[in-house]
Amino acid sequence: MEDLQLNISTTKKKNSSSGRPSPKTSSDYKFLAKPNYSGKIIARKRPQNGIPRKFIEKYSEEPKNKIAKLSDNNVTKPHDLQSKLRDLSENKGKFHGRNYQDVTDDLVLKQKQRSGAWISSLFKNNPDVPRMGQRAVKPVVEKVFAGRTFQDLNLHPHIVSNMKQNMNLTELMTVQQKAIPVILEGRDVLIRSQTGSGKTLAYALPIIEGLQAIRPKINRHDGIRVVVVVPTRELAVQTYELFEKLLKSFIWIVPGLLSGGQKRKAEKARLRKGLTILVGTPGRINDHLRHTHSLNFAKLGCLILDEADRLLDMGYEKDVAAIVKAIEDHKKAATYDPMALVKQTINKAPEKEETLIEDPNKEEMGDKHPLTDVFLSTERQTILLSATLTKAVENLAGITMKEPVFVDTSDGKAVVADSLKPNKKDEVKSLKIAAQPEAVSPEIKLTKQKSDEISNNAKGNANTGIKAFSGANHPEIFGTETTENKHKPKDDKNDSDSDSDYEYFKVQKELGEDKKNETKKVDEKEEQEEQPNMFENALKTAIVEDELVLPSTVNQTFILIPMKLRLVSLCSLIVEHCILNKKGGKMIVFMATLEMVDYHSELIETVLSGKDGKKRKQKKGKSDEKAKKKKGDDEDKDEESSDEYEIDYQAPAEGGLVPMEVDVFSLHGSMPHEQRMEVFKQFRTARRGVLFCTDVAARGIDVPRVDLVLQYCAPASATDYVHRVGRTGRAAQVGAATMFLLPSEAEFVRHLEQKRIRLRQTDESKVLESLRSVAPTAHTVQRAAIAVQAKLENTAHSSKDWLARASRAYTSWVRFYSGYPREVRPYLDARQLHLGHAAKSFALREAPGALAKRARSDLNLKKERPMNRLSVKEEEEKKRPGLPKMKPGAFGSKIVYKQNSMHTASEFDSGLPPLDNYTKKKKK
Ligand SMILES: Nc1ncnc2c1ncn2[C@@H]1O[C@H](COP(=O)(O)OP(=O)(O)OP(=O)(O)O)[C@@H](O)[C@H]1O
Repeated sequence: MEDLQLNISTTKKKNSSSGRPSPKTSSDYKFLAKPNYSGKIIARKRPQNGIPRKFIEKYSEEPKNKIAKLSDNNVTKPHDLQSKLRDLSENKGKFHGRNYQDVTDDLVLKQKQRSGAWISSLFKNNPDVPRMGQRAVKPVVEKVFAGRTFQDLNLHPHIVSNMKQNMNLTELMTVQQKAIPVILEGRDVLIRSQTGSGKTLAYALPIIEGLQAIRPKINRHDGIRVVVVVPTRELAVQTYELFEKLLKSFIWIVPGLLSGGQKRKAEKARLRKGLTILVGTPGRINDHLRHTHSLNFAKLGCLILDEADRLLDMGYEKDVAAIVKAIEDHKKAATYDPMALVKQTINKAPEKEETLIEDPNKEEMGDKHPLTDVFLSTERQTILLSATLTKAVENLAGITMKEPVFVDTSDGKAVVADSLKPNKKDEVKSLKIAAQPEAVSPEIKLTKQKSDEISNNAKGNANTGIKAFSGANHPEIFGTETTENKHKPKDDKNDSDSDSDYEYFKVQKELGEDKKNETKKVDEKEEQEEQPNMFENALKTAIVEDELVLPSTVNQTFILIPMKLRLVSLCSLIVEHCILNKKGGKMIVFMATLEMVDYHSELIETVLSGKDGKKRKQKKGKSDEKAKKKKGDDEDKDEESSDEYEIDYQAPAEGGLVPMEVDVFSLHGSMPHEQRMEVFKQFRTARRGVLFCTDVAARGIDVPRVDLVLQYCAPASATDYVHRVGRTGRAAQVGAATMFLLPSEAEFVRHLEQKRIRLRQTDESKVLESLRSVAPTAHTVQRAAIAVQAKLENTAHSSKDWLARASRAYTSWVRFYSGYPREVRPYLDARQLHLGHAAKSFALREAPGALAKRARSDLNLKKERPMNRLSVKEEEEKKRPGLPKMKPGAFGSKIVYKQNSMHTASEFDSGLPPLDNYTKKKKK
């Protein structure tokens, strides 16, 4: 192995005219081979506490007097700085206005200035990188497009033409083909299909179809008819914008947005004005339920929970439960009519008619969908959607849905499983008579276990009462409709000649007695044991098998990278993808905590393009404030022009590694709302660039042209992996997803393989290649990497502020790492971490002990317990009592609690657990 212990020195040329040092370029770095190299790899001992002993001695001479003066009881020797520092720290870290950390920071910064030739040991003492090989994993595949068009769905012509003209969409996606007819029937539906498969339109189109058909036309004052609950603000904005586009032809249907971060006052005003479709995040909707009288769900016909599994995670579950309860309460309150109740008990009218609100204009209505009936009734339709299902979703479905249908689009399963239960004897009987072999479309394959049962049912032999969703029910989709049966009543099966009629009745008569007995027996049996439910079975299979589906158009890889090389490898990928790629690449980098996102985005932007990322953001913040003031407080931010979102870039500063600007964006849950929305909008329209983010961007967001997803930190679950990867390869587009793993984390790949996710290992030695283009004087890739690392470290040690942010990011990551959920902890084990190497991957030169001390004295790290910021806080609850408080587990004890892991917290808050609180509780 080549000797990589190199002295890197920056040559400080003086600018002759200004006397300032000339701009540093990559060529300014000199690589000096170690003299008298003997061929051995020499591990140079790192200074303890990040302060070299020699330096301490030298430094302590300079401020000797100063420090000597600080200590009145001069017990220790004046030159013994270390013991003085200890004294300072023991003295609660404060001494004459300066604390221990201040003094240490000065030392570390001076040390950097002194060490113009810092010796980097990037390539020494790294663990071996194993070759993982690939197991025979057959990924689950889903067919994205259905081969049918929107016209086949019998939707309003304006919807179809709008889709074509404004969105350029004509062909149906599989999930849309399967789900839209079921939703139009007014049934409760649980939809599972892969990321980017068009689930949003799958529920948005039938909803609009149902609403536009109501006569007389509804208006915004009639009350909210549809609520769409989504987990993040970005997804809320995106969904709202989609509704706005789709509703261009139906201006009497008004969509509205309630997402956190906006002014309550403006939102209240919007609610007072009236809305038909409300899109929002759970916390904010819940917040308005408590404080805004005009928000009423009495007329609600449809509740949609997008990313349902995420909505039931810790932090959201309470809010979702409160929304469901509010809907039920409002509806009950609106329909409470004592006289009607008396009449009901006297007349005992059929169930369905009871629920229908009398519509005086019924005759005016033309051809309307059953869904329109639902909108006009006191009933509620519930739609749950996600690319991944959990036990919690199953439980929620059990509690909030009636006779649901499960739509799963994965190949080999392609389930549309109905839950109509067999204990409804009337339905069972009618099904027995009506069931004919053609009733089940060959296109619909059912779950493996239940397929036999269904085929029996279809032949009329079985009396399970399970109504298979069939082509006969939706002839317009499945092409089973003939001109003959189109005009016949549905239960009229006798389209044969008189002979066959005779045969039919003869057989019926002969078998009459036997059949009666058989039916009796079966009915008795049914009473004894309830027949298995098709929906439940299909759903259970989907959850138990735990098969995760990813778009087949995404090339999934992983790279095993030793800890020390992670940061330079990240730089290299960004250079390769966003700078060297002539077409202009767009990538998303997922990180564990918001501190990491902020620090890495600023550091990499500063080092690569020479701009100070932090300053640029601050400047941007100020210009935003100005723009806001100009605009006034109370108005709709949604209508802001995109010009106001333009970043006012500074001229590239000195010493960037690349000759062009790199568009770096960052997104996490604790950013100011305006900035968050602005970043999201900008990244959506950008042609190239890199977005650093937490899992806040992992769900649902649809950013065009993202061609690479990098998971810099391993996800907290296989499900999170799926959603992160799902940000690329959307709508059958080609994409790439790669994941950085430490050699100690290699087995995580096996965990994913168990869920039928197939990844390929990429050669880690190739990852650094593109760094040669930013350090052209380096003769080897390793030398280029060392140069870039030196630059990163110098930047991170260029000021106290940088140093504080670096160590905060490092600490937040260490804490995050120890909080991985139990399921993945065997693969992502904090005990395997080399914290010294980890510090290097944050461009830090201090030893872990010194960083831990720094973390303890960092006030910014002592934040309150991380929580969903959107939730109503306990104190607030006391001050303004509203709806009855929902406790965790409000959907019943069945809900499985997730560990209060950092991965959930990281989206919303600092990403730091309240260590003190935990210890206190334990002690009690
Ligand atoms: N019929 C269609 N033909 C072509 N593109 C479509 C069609 N329907 C939707 N799309 C596009 O597919 C992309 C993904 O759609 P959408 O965001 O609804 O996916 P999703 O299934 O909700 O994904 P996720 O699970 O990540 O939330 C969008 O850009 C959308 O415009």
